[in-house]
Amino acid sequence: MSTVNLIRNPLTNRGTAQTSEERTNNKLYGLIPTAVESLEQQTARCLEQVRSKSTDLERYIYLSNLRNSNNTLFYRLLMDNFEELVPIVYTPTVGEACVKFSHIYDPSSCDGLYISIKDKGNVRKVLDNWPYPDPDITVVTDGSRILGLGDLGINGMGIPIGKLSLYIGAAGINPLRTLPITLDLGTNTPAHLEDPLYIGLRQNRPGEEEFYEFLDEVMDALSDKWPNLIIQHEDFAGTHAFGLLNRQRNKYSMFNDDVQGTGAVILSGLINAFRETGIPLKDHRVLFLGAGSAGVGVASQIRDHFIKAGNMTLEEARDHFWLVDTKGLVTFDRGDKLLEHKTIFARSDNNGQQFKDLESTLEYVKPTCLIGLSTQGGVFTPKIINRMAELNKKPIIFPLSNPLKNSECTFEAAMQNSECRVLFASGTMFPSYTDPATQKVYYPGQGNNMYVFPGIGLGAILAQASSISDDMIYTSSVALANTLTDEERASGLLYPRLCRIREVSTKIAAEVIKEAVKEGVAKNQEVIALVEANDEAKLISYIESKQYNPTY
Ligand SMILES: O=C([O-])CC(=O)C(=O)O
Ligand SMILES: [Mg+2]
Repeated sequence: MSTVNLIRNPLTNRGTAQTSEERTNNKLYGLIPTAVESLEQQTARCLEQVRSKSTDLERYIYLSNLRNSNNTLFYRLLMDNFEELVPIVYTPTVGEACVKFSHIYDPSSCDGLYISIKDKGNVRKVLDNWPYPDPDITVVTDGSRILGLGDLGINGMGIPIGKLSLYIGAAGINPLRTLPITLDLGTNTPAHLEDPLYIGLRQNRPGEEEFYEFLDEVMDALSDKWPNLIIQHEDFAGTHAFGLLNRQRNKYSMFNDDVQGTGAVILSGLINAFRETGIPLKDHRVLFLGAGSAGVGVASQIRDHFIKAGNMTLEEARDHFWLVDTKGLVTFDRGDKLLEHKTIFARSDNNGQQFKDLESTLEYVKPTCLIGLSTQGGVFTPKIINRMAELNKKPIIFPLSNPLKNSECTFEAAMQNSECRVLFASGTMFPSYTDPATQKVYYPGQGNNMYVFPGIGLGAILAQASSISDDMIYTSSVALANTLTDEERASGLLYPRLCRIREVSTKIAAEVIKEAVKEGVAKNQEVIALVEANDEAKLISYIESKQYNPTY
């Protein structure tokens, strides 16, 4: 076999960085242009090429091809230009890439596993085909709820790939030890089923029983083949996301990024916002618009913070929350049969009064904090924002619905109607806002799970955690909040700057490891000894020594 495979294989390819000696020894002399370049020179060329493209989708395609031709170069470029390139390899451009995945698919790529429902009964055999070393972590999706884009079927593969690129860039997981998986259970979206270029199964999704049987088989096969594998569930449709989490979380080392990761990031932003208001936790009143499973999931994570940090009982903590759905304030006596998850926060202290909408509930509750998970674009009207700003010196407003058209308000609207006093984080990425009066530029917080999942996964891998507990997730949230520097705080930020993501992920990993050891779920003896020695600096250097750095 010709040694040309050295430059065809993305794991070994160095292109023009091969020395002339290597070129001669490997019979590659003459196959590469004359100049011998450094990784930095190669990176500069790639950056110029990325920037020369006219659309973000073209940039995405270029970067995917680069990843598939030279891993080191791709990850060096990503790490050195994280803030510029994350919106391309990750949200929002990855969403567009998923929608068009079957059209932009590169037939030479081989960077993940596709496991179809037709493989039911034989999943283990598919896993046995994975040609790379044993993975440390996998991100698994079934493509059923990709971002806010709905059921994309097999086209969802862009998400596990994008999330794992962040694991590698942000947390320093070795790319050779990451495994993107898309489960192809068909799709219920006619546009994909009818698309002549669609590359997945052309059938509708199976019923509940078959779904859970298949998912149990997949999880059993993964943990049987790779006992230390950390499994991240991503972009499963709501009820399945919660259903799988409840069913599988104690049995496997798994977490759901959309439920737990997103919740942890929102809580982290709130912890910093609460600090910024100067109001003690016991005096905060949190009003939620949206009482679906996502709203209740996030509210529960915040409630647990009130219990832990505010020394409250479950009942005391719960009393700081009011949930509004399409019928108004959720109360026990409003006359409709509440779905079970809504009863967790239903109020019983309303003395028979009912509040039919957000505006009247706002007057009744006088919240310090308003959170939207309603998917109703624009419902945080200028009037609502104004009222929050009248009630609070620093109103906390988090419109968390995605994508843009579903966002409860924009950053601009929140700033304009609060005299720029709002403490803001959103689900959608908004541009900065310049106050016309002072020319001061303000930056919105984005409550994206990318701030925590790389650190949670890295911590769980290094601890060899046998499961991922609520407290490990909670710890990641507090750790993220604590990484905010004085300078970032003074600039009005609720989350650290992305250029510090490596350092942030390392700190989160350290706290996750400590919690795993404390709870007895860590299996890595070396890490257990380090935590028991109580030497923070040694733990951090241990983590750093395990991190991947793209160099030749
Ligand atoms: O991927 C993202 O940007 C955040 C996320 O998990 C989702 O929206 O499903
Ligand atoms: Mg997601």
